Amino acid sequence: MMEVKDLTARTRKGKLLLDHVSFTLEPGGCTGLTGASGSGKTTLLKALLGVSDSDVAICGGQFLLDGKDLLQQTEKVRRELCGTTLGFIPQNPMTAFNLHVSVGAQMAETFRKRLHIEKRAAQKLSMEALKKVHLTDSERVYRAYPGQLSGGMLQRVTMAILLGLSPRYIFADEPTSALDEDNKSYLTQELARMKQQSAILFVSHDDTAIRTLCDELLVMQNGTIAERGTTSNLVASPQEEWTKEFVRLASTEEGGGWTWNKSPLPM
Ligand SMILES: Nc1ncnc2c1ncn2[C@@H]1O[C@H](COP(=O)(O)OP(=O)(O)OP(=O)(O)O)[C@@H](O)[C@H]1O
Repeated sequence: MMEVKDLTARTRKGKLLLDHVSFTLEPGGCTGLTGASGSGKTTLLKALLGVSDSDVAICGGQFLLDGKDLLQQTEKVRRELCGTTLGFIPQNPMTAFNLHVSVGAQMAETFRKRLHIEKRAAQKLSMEALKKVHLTDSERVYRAYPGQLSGGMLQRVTMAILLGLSPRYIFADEPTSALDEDNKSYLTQELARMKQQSAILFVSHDDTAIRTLCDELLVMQNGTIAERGTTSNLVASPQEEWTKEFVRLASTEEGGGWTWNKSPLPM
C-alpha cells in the first residue's frame, strides 16, 4: 500500500505549497487528482517522485511505500524504486527520452538496469513490449530516434516500458492532454487494464478518462485536498464551491455528461 501522510512543503522563502496532504493508493484502483491551475498537483507529484524544484523543501509528513518512508531514503534507493515499484507517465513523453539515443536502445537499457537482466534479454523484452502496444511498425519504432516519432507513438512507447516493468504504483501526469482521440482512448483502455494489478494516481482534467478510470477523486485547492470521495458520490453531491461549479458546467455541456476539459473554469 502507498500512504501519503500530512505531506507539507514550502519554498525556502517560506511560501506554503503543500499543506498536510494525505491519501492512500492500493493496487487494484485508480485515484484521480484534479483541481484548478496552480492548486498544487504538479508540486505534489514532484515531491513524491523526489524531483522537487531546488528551492522547495519538504518540511513534514511521510510517504510510505509498503511501510517504508521514502522521504527518509537516499536518492539512490528512491531512483531504484522509481521504474520498478513506481512508474511514471509524463504529460509530454518527449521530455522522458534522450533525443540522441534510439528508442529501442533506451528501452533495452531501462529494462537491463531496472530488471537486472542481460542485454539480449532486455532487447527481446523491448521488442515484445512494443508489439503489445499496437504500434503498426514496431521494428521501425525500435530503431527510430524520439524526434522521428509522433507524441502519440511516444506515449505508446512509454506504456510499453511500463508494461515491461509492471510497477505496482503508477503516477500519470495529464497523460491524455496532448493526444488525439484514438491515442487517448488507447491509453485510457491500457491504464484500465493495468489498474487490475497496479495502483494509479491519475492527474487529469479529462472528464472522459476520469469517468472511465477513476474509482476515487481528490480535488486540490491551495496546496491541500479540499474534497475527496468516490467519483460517483463526488459528482452526485459536490461540497466545495469550486467542485460544484466544475460538475455543474460539465453536466450542462451539450450532450450531457462531464466535459470538464471544455469547461470555462480556470484549469
Ligand atoms: N519553486 C516554486 N517557487 C515558488 N512557487 C512555486 C514553486 N513551485 C510551485 N509554485 C507555486 O505553487 C502553486 C502550485 O503550482 P502547481 O504547478 O503545482 O499547480 P498545478 O495544480 O499543477 O497547476 P496546473 O494544473 O496548471 O499544472 C502555484 O501557485 C505555483 O506558482
